[in-house]
Amino acid sequence: MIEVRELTKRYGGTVALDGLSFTVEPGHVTGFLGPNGAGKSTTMNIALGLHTPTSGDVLLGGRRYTDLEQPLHEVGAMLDAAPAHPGRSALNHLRALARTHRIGRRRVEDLLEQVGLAGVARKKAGGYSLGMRQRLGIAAALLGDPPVLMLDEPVNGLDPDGVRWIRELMRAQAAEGRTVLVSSHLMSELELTADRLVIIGRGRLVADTTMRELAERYGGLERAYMTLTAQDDEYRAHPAGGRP
Ligand SMILES: Nc1ncnc2c1ncn2[C@@H]1O[C@H](COP(=O)(O)OP(=O)(O)OP(=O)(O)O)[C@@H](O)[C@H]1O
Repeated sequence: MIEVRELTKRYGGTVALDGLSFTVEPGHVTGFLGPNGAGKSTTMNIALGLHTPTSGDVLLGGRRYTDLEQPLHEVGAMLDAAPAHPGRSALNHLRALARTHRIGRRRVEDLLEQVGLAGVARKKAGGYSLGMRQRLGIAAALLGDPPVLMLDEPVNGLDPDGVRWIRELMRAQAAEGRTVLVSSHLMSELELTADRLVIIGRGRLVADTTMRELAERYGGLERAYMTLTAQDDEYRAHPAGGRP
Protein backbone atom coordinates (compact mmCIF):
# COMPACT_ATOMS: atom_id res chain seq x y z
CA MET A 1 0.00 0.00 0.00
CA ILE A 2 1.11 3.57 -0.68
CA GLU A 3 -0.14 6.31 1.64
CA VAL A 4 0.42 9.92 0.64
CA ARG A 5 -0.34 12.07 3.68
CA GLU A 6 -0.80 15.84 3.60
CA LEU A 7 2.13 16.19 1.24
CA THR A 8 3.40 19.69 0.51
CA LYS A 9 6.46 20.55 -1.56
CA ARG A 10 7.72 24.02 -2.39
CA TYR A 11 10.60 24.72 -4.72
CA GLY A 12 11.42 28.33 -3.90
CA GLY A 13 8.24 30.21 -4.79
CA THR A 14 6.69 27.28 -6.69
CA VAL A 15 4.14 25.18 -4.83
CA ALA A 16 4.51 21.78 -6.51
CA LEU A 17 2.36 19.88 -3.97
CA ASP A 18 -0.24 21.47 -1.79
CA GLY A 19 -1.53 19.21 1.02
CA LEU A 20 -1.95 16.17 -1.22
CA SER A 21 -3.41 13.01 0.37
CA PHE A 22 -4.50 9.70 -1.16
CA THR A 23 -4.04 5.97 -0.65
CA VAL A 24 -3.14 3.38 -3.29
CA GLU A 25 -4.42 -0.12 -2.51
CA PRO A 26 -2.90 -3.46 -3.52
CA GLY A 27 -4.46 -5.63 -6.22
CA HIS A 28 -5.13 -2.82 -8.69
CA VAL A 29 -3.35 -0.78 -11.29
CA THR A 30 -3.92 2.79 -10.13
CA GLY A 31 -3.39 5.52 -12.68
CA PHE A 32 -1.83 8.74 -11.42
CA LEU A 33 -3.05 11.39 -13.79
CA GLY A 34 -2.62 15.11 -14.13
CA PRO A 35 -1.59 17.77 -16.63
CA ASN A 36 2.09 18.64 -17.14
CA GLY A 37 3.45 20.19 -13.98
CA ALA A 38 0.63 18.83 -11.76
CA GLY A 39 3.11 17.26 -9.32
CA LYS A 40 3.17 13.56 -10.27
CA SER A 41 6.95 13.22 -10.55
CA THR A 42 7.47 15.26 -7.40
CA THR A 43 5.17 12.90 -5.48
CA MET A 44 7.03 9.84 -6.77
CA ASN A 45 10.43 11.38 -6.09
CA ILE A 46 9.42 12.09 -2.49
CA ALA A 47 7.97 8.58 -2.11
CA LEU A 48 11.37 7.19 -3.15
CA GLY A 49 13.40 9.42 -0.86
CA LEU A 50 14.92 11.40 -3.74
CA HIS A 51 13.34 14.71 -2.72
CA THR A 52 12.51 15.92 0.78
CA PRO A 53 8.94 17.11 1.39
CA THR A 54 8.32 20.55 2.84
CA SER A 55 5.73 18.83 5.05
CA GLY A 56 3.76 15.59 5.12
CA ASP A 57 5.05 12.19 4.12
CA VAL A 58 4.63 9.10 1.97
CA LEU A 59 4.47 5.64 3.53
CA LEU A 60 5.21 2.42 1.66
CA GLY A 61 3.78 -0.55 3.52
CA GLY A 62 3.57 1.70 6.59
CA ARG A 63 7.13 3.09 6.48
CA ARG A 64 8.99 5.96 4.87
CA TYR A 65 11.37 4.98 2.09
CA THR A 66 14.33 6.25 4.07
CA ASP A 67 13.44 3.83 6.90
CA LEU A 68 13.39 0.76 4.66
CA GLU A 69 16.27 -1.62 5.30
CA GLN A 70 15.94 -3.56 2.05
CA PRO A 71 14.28 -1.10 -0.33
CA LEU A 72 14.47 -3.32 -3.44
CA HIS A 73 12.31 -5.86 -1.60
CA GLU A 74 9.76 -3.22 -0.60
CA VAL A 75 9.31 -1.03 -3.66
CA GLY A 76 10.29 -1.18 -7.33
CA ALA A 77 10.37 2.02 -9.32
CA MET A 78 11.10 3.27 -12.79
CA LEU A 79 11.30 7.04 -12.95
CA ASP A 80 13.13 7.48 -16.24
CA ALA A 81 14.37 5.50 -19.19
CA ALA A 82 18.10 5.72 -18.47
CA PRO A 83 18.48 3.21 -15.66
CA ALA A 84 21.98 1.92 -16.43
CA HIS A 85 25.41 3.41 -17.10
CA PRO A 86 25.79 3.38 -20.90
CA GLY A 87 29.05 1.45 -20.65
CA ARG A 88 27.49 -1.31 -18.59
CA SER A 89 25.56 -4.33 -19.89
CA ALA A 90 22.07 -5.18 -18.67
CA LEU A 91 23.48 -8.30 -17.06
CA ASN A 92 26.15 -6.42 -15.09
CA HIS A 93 23.77 -3.62 -14.16
CA LEU A 94 21.26 -6.06 -12.68
CA ARG A 95 23.96 -8.18 -11.03
CA ALA A 96 25.39 -5.10 -9.31
CA LEU A 97 21.94 -4.14 -8.03
CA ALA A 98 21.25 -7.72 -6.98
CA ARG A 99 24.44 -7.93 -4.94
CA THR A 100 23.32 -5.01 -2.74
CA HIS A 101 20.41 -7.16 -1.58
CA ARG A 102 21.99 -10.63 -1.78
CA ILE A 103 19.72 -11.55 -4.68
CA GLY A 104 21.05 -14.56 -6.62
CA ARG A 105 22.27 -14.72 -10.24
CA ARG A 106 19.43 -17.02 -11.14
CA ARG A 107 16.88 -14.28 -10.39
CA VAL A 108 18.78 -11.87 -12.67
CA GLU A 109 18.82 -14.38 -15.52
CA ASP A 110 15.13 -15.21 -15.10
CA LEU A 111 14.25 -11.52 -15.17
CA LEU A 112 16.29 -10.84 -18.30
CA GLU A 113 14.33 -13.63 -19.90
CA GLN A 114 11.02 -12.29 -18.58
CA VAL A 115 11.57 -8.77 -19.93
CA GLY A 116 12.88 -10.00 -23.28
CA LEU A 117 16.51 -8.83 -22.90
CA ALA A 118 18.22 -12.23 -22.62
CA GLY A 119 19.55 -11.96 -26.18
CA VAL A 120 21.27 -8.61 -25.59
CA ALA A 121 22.09 -9.02 -21.90
CA ARG A 122 25.88 -8.77 -22.45
CA LYS A 123 25.71 -5.75 -24.76
CA LYS A 124 26.35 -2.23 -23.45
CA ALA A 125 23.21 -0.37 -22.38
CA GLY A 126 24.41 2.73 -24.26
CA GLY A 127 23.44 0.98 -27.50
CA TYR A 128 19.96 -0.01 -26.35
CA SER A 129 16.83 1.44 -27.92
CA LEU A 130 14.37 3.34 -25.73
CA GLY A 131 12.19 0.23 -25.55
CA MET A 132 15.14 -1.90 -24.39
CA ARG A 133 16.06 0.69 -21.75
CA GLN A 134 12.48 0.67 -20.51
CA ARG A 135 12.60 -3.12 -20.27
CA LEU A 136 15.83 -2.92 -18.29
CA GLY A 137 14.25 -0.35 -15.99
CA ILE A 138 11.32 -2.69 -15.41
CA ALA A 139 13.68 -5.59 -14.69
CA ALA A 140 15.49 -3.48 -12.09
CA ALA A 141 12.16 -2.53 -10.52
CA LEU A 142 11.08 -6.18 -10.30
CA LEU A 143 14.42 -7.50 -9.06
CA GLY A 144 13.54 -7.72 -5.36
CA ASP A 145 10.00 -8.98 -6.04
CA PRO A 146 8.57 -5.95 -4.22
CA PRO A 147 4.91 -5.62 -3.20
CA VAL A 148 4.79 -2.01 -4.47
CA LEU A 149 5.60 -0.79 -8.01
CA MET A 150 5.81 2.85 -9.08
CA LEU A 151 6.27 3.75 -12.72
CA ASP A 152 6.54 7.33 -13.98
CA GLU A 153 5.24 7.68 -17.56
CA PRO A 154 6.57 4.22 -18.50
CA VAL A 155 5.19 4.14 -22.04
CA ASN A 156 6.53 7.53 -23.17
CA GLY A 157 8.02 7.11 -26.62
CA LEU A 158 7.40 3.37 -26.88
CA ASP A 159 6.09 1.59 -29.96
CA PRO A 160 2.74 -0.26 -29.79
CA ASP A 161 4.40 -3.58 -28.91
CA GLY A 162 6.28 -1.99 -26.03
CA VAL A 163 3.14 -0.25 -24.82
CA ARG A 164 1.17 -3.49 -24.85
CA TRP A 165 3.97 -5.33 -23.08
CA ILE A 166 4.17 -2.82 -20.21
CA ARG A 167 0.40 -2.68 -19.94
CA GLU A 168 0.10 -6.45 -19.60
CA LEU A 169 2.97 -6.61 -17.17
CA MET A 170 1.37 -4.01 -14.88
CA ARG A 171 -1.95 -5.80 -14.94
CA ALA A 172 -0.28 -9.14 -14.17
CA GLN A 173 1.63 -7.60 -11.26
CA ALA A 174 -1.59 -6.15 -9.82
CA ALA A 175 -3.44 -9.45 -10.33
CA GLU A 176 -0.77 -11.10 -8.16
CA GLY A 177 -1.73 -8.69 -5.36
CA ARG A 178 0.87 -5.96 -5.78
CA THR A 179 0.24 -2.25 -5.46
CA VAL A 180 0.87 -0.65 -8.86
CA LEU A 181 0.93 3.12 -9.37
CA VAL A 182 1.54 4.40 -12.89
CA SER A 183 1.65 8.06 -13.85
CA SER A 184 0.64 9.68 -17.11
CA HIS A 185 -0.53 13.04 -18.37
CA LEU A 186 -2.78 11.29 -20.92
CA MET A 187 -6.09 9.68 -20.02
CA SER A 188 -5.95 7.60 -23.22
CA GLU A 189 -2.83 5.84 -21.96
CA LEU A 190 -4.40 4.83 -18.66
CA GLU A 191 -7.77 3.91 -20.08
CA LEU A 192 -6.76 0.37 -20.99
CA THR A 193 -4.38 -0.17 -18.08
CA ALA A 194 -5.73 1.23 -14.85
CA ASP A 195 -8.84 0.27 -12.94
CA ARG A 196 -8.50 3.01 -10.36
CA LEU A 197 -7.50 6.61 -10.87
CA VAL A 198 -6.00 9.39 -8.77
CA ILE A 199 -6.18 12.72 -10.61
CA ILE A 200 -4.22 15.73 -9.41
CA GLY A 201 -4.03 19.30 -10.62
CA ARG A 202 -1.55 21.91 -9.41
CA GLY A 203 -0.46 19.76 -6.52
CA ARG A 204 -3.95 19.07 -5.22
CA LEU A 205 -6.24 16.06 -5.32
CA VAL A 206 -8.94 16.42 -7.97
CA ALA A 207 -10.42 12.90 -7.98
CA ASP A 208 -9.78 9.52 -6.39
CA THR A 209 -12.11 6.98 -7.94
CA THR A 210 -12.57 3.98 -10.24
CA MET A 211 -12.43 4.25 -14.02
CA ARG A 212 -15.96 2.94 -14.27
CA GLU A 213 -17.40 5.45 -11.81
CA LEU A 214 -15.67 8.32 -13.57
CA ALA A 215 -16.84 7.27 -17.04
CA GLU A 216 -20.42 6.81 -15.84
CA ARG A 217 -20.58 10.12 -14.00
CA TYR A 218 -19.16 12.23 -16.83
CA GLY A 219 -20.26 10.24 -19.87
CA GLY A 220 -16.73 9.26 -20.89
CA LEU A 221 -13.21 9.27 -19.51
CA GLU A 222 -11.71 12.01 -21.70
CA ARG A 223 -14.65 14.25 -20.90
CA ALA A 224 -14.24 13.52 -17.17
CA TYR A 225 -10.56 14.45 -17.29
CA MET A 226 -11.10 17.66 -19.22
CA THR A 227 -13.94 18.72 -16.92
CA LEU A 228 -12.06 17.93 -13.73
CA THR A 229 -8.81 19.60 -14.69
CA ALA A 230 -10.62 22.63 -16.19
CA GLN A 231 -12.48 23.07 -12.89
CA ASP A 232 -9.18 22.99 -11.10
CA ASP A 233 -7.71 25.68 -13.33
CA GLU A 234 -10.78 27.81 -12.91
CA TYR A 235 -10.65 27.49 -9.14
CA ARG A 236 -6.95 28.28 -9.07
CA ALA A 237 -7.44 31.37 -11.20
CA HIS A 238 -9.51 32.94 -8.42
CA PRO A 239 -7.96 31.70 -5.20
CA ALA A 240 -8.66 34.74 -3.06
CA GLY A 241 -12.35 35.43 -3.51
CA GLY A 242 -13.65 32.23 -5.10
CA ARG A 243 -15.28 32.27 -8.51
CA PRO A 244 -16.70 35.52 -9.83
N1 LIG B 1 13.66 20.51 -8.98
C1 LIG B 1 12.71 21.45 -9.18
N2 LIG B 1 12.98 22.76 -8.99
C2 LIG B 1 12.02 23.70 -9.19
N3 LIG B 1 10.75 23.41 -9.57
C3 LIG B 1 10.43 22.12 -9.76
C4 LIG B 1 11.39 21.07 -9.58
N4 LIG B 1 10.78 19.88 -9.85
C5 LIG B 1 9.50 20.20 -10.17
N5 LIG B 1 9.29 21.52 -10.13
C6 LIG B 1 8.02 22.23 -10.41
O1 LIG B 1 7.02 21.60 -9.63
C7 LIG B 1 5.81 21.48 -10.35
C8 LIG B 1 5.42 20.01 -10.46
O2 LIG B 1 6.31 19.35 -11.35
P1 LIG B 1 6.29 17.76 -11.61
O3 LIG B 1 7.45 17.44 -12.47
O4 LIG B 1 6.18 17.05 -10.32
O5 LIG B 1 4.92 17.59 -12.42
P2 LIG B 1 4.41 16.36 -13.28
O6 LIG B 1 2.96 16.20 -12.94
O7 LIG B 1 5.29 15.19 -13.08
O8 LIG B 1 4.53 16.92 -14.76
P3 LIG B 1 4.91 16.20 -16.15
O9 LIG B 1 3.67 15.47 -16.62
O10 LIG B 1 5.25 17.36 -17.03
O11 LIG B 1 6.07 15.29 -15.89
C9 LIG B 1 6.05 22.15 -11.70
O12 LIG B 1 5.63 23.49 -11.58
C10 LIG B 1 7.56 22.08 -11.85
O13 LIG B 1 8.03 23.14 -12.65
